[in-house]
Amino acid sequence: MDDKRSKILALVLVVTLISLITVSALYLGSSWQFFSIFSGCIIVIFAIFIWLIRRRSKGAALILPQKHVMSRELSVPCSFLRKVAGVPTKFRQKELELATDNFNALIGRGASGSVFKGILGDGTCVAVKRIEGQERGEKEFLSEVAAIGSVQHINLVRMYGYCIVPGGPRFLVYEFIQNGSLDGWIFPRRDKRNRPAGCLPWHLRYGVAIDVAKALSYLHHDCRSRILHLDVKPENILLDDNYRAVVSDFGLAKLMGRGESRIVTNIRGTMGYLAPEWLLENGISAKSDVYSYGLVLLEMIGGRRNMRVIDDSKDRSLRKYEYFPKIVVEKSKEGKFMSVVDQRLLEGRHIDERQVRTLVYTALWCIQEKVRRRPTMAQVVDMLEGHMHVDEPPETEMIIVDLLSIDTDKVGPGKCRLKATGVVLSDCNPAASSSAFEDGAGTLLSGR
Ligand SMILES: Nc1ncnc2c1ncn2[C@@H]1O[C@H](COP(=O)(O)OP(=O)(O)OP(=O)(O)O)[C@@H](O)[C@H]1O
Repeated sequence: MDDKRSKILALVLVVTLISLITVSALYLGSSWQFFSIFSGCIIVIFAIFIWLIRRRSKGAALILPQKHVMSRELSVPCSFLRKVAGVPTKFRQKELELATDNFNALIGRGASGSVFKGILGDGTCVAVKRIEGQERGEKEFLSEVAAIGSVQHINLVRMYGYCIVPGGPRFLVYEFIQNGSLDGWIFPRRDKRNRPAGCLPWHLRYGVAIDVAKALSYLHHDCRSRILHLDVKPENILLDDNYRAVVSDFGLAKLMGRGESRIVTNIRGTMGYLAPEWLLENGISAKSDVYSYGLVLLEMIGGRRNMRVIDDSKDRSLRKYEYFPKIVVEKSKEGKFMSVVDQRLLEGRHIDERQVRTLVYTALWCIQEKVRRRPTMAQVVDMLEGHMHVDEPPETEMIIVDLLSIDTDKVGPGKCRLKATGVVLSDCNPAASSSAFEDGAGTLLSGR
């Protein structure tokens, strides 16, 4: 019996008993008889109430544990859904402030914001990216979070959630990746005590090359809508505790319909890793990621930035640069593959020259100017895993973006918009700064 029906029944009983008492009082007249009937009725009403209350509390006893279970189930879904289903959840700013100790532990800083280390209430270690620009609308931001948050691959960083503060900053919450970004492991660096920092051995570099190729291949070929990363560079490749690569920072990538072969979008990415079609052609495609990937491969092989200053003049326009991909082409034509390998690696373990050749050839295929000559990321995986023979790549013009001819129009801190359409050929003197250059000064492009 439900609550409503028992109430109605109780009411009917009370009304019936009151009627009985009234009728008895009228007919019997005597106060003694009236008193005994009245007390009897009160006892009956009281008994009925007790019976009803006991029934209700029995029901409640059955319902309460269910409610308790349900409320427990409702209190876990954030961490549960995050861990099991990988659904991005909405965080409150307070939660993130608590997790990051008020944004104290800064891990790194990019063009779009700063990244902080944090620990969530359930003990999960996270990296919280605070996006400082407000160029994108809330709807767009959320639809990208939903699309990116739903992709799952072992070599893609997991997005746990987001936070939007109306009129304030936006946050993306990622899983924390232990060993930081690849740049710290391939370029010679000194730690705080001036000791040489980590140097990733050859076999792990080869593993990283495959991991990144698999992650990009998944984004390009296996997601519902094709996802272009558009900012492939060592800073966006993180290494986990087993030195496996996890591609990050694709939360601001571009979605492309399955039927589309290229898209026109405002320029984004990082100077030094941009494919020439950003400036030369009408639109970009998944092959633009392939180009950037090829440049990262070369940096991994050589343990150096692709662009290096060789004559450091104070006047930027007089500075001379060395373009590593050009050196690699020359050396590979001579068959001297080992001469382009990071010297630090040659001092240690034996390195398989066939593997070096595979990596060099694959990289040179990826950086072909002609878009259609470049392999797809799925083919790159096959090349590196030995499922596909890698031929000697054809000559390529080594077009690189002439940064001098680019007119940058400042649109925000650390950001600029490209306007011009200049390119130069190989003996370049791209006298502008970029994080991809070994002279350090980092200018990032961001069309986000
Ligand atoms: N999930 C993460 N786990 C651990 N460290 C991270 C994580 N995400 C980012 N980092 C660190 O924070 C640094 C800055 O990250 P961020 O993505 O903001 O910078 P970026 O890629 O250099 O710049 P941009 O966003 O402009 O491309 C990275 O280089 C990396 O060292």
